[in-house]
Amino acid sequence: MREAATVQHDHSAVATRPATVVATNVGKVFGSGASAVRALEDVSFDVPQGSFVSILGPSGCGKSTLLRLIAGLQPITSGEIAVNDHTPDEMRKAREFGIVFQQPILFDWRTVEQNVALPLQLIGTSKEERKRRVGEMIELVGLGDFRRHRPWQLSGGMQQRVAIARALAFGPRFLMMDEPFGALDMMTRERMQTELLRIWSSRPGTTIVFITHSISEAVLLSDRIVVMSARPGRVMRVIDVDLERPRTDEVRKDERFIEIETEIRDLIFSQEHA
Ligand SMILES: Nc1ncnc2c1ncn2[C@@H]1O[C@H](COP(=O)(O)OP(=O)(O)OP(=O)(O)O)[C@@H](O)[C@H]1O
Repeated sequence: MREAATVQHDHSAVATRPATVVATNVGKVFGSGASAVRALEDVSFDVPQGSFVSILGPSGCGKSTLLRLIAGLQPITSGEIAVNDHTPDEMRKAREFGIVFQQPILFDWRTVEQNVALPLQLIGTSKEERKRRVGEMIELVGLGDFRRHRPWQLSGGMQQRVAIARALAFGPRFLMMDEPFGALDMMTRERMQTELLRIWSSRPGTTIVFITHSISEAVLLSDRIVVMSARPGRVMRVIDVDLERPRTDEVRKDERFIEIETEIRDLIFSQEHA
C-alpha cells in the first residue's frame, strides 16, 4: 500500500499512515465538443487510513463529482483513483464503503429500524445479527426512542441521523459524506457535527471523506482539508489540521482554529480576486 504523500502544513501524524484513497491527476469532463463541461482538472490528494478528510470548495467546483468518482458511480476521464489499492468500481461492487448524501434517501413506508436494516438485508446478514447491529447503530445516533417511527415523523436532522446509522450499519471502514448537514439549520448542524465526531471516535480506524463548503465545519471535523478552486475544480492547497482531539464546540474559540480558518478564507479570497 502506498504511503500518503507529505503535504503542506504537515503537523499531524496522519500523513505517515497508509492511504485509503489516492487520487492522482484526476480529470473529469462531462459531455464533448462545444458543450463539454470541465468539472475537475489535475486533482491529486491522499486520504490516510483512519483519518477524517474534508473536500472544501465553492458551489460547482466539482466536490460531488469527485465523491462520485471515488465511489465508482461515474467514470474518470483522466488520471487515477485507488481506494485501498483497488479501483473505485471494484470497491463499489464489493460494497466496501458507506455513503451519505446531502438529502437523506429514506423509504417512507419503512420504520427507522427497517431503513437502517436495508443494506444488511441486501447483503444477506442473518436476522439476529441484523437486529443486534441495527439496535446498536440506532442507539449510537441517539434515536433509541424513535426506532418504530417513520421518516416523515422525524425532523430533518433526525432523518439525516437515520441515513448515517444506515451507512454505518454494515461496518464500513470507509465512509463518504456529501454535505450531509447542508440542509440543516445552524444549531442542528453544529450539534450534528460534534455528534459525528463522537460516532467517528467510537469506531477507531474508520476513514471519512466529507464534502462541505463551510470552512468552519471543515476545520472542526478534519485531520486534513483539500481546498478546491472554482470550476474547473483544482486543488489549491492541502492543509493538515493540527488541533487536538477529541474536539468539542469549544475548539471554535481556539486561537489555532481561527488561524486555520483565516488562512483558508484568505486563500479562497485571493483566488476570487486574482
Ligand atoms: N451529469 C452531469 N452532466 C453534466 N455536467 C455535470 C454533471 N454533473 C455535474 N456537472 C457539472 O460539473 C460541475 C461540478 O458539479 P458538482 O455537483 O460536482 O459541484 P459541487 O462542487 O458539488 O457543487 P455544490 O456545492 O453546489 O453541490 C458543475 O458545473 C456541474 O454543472
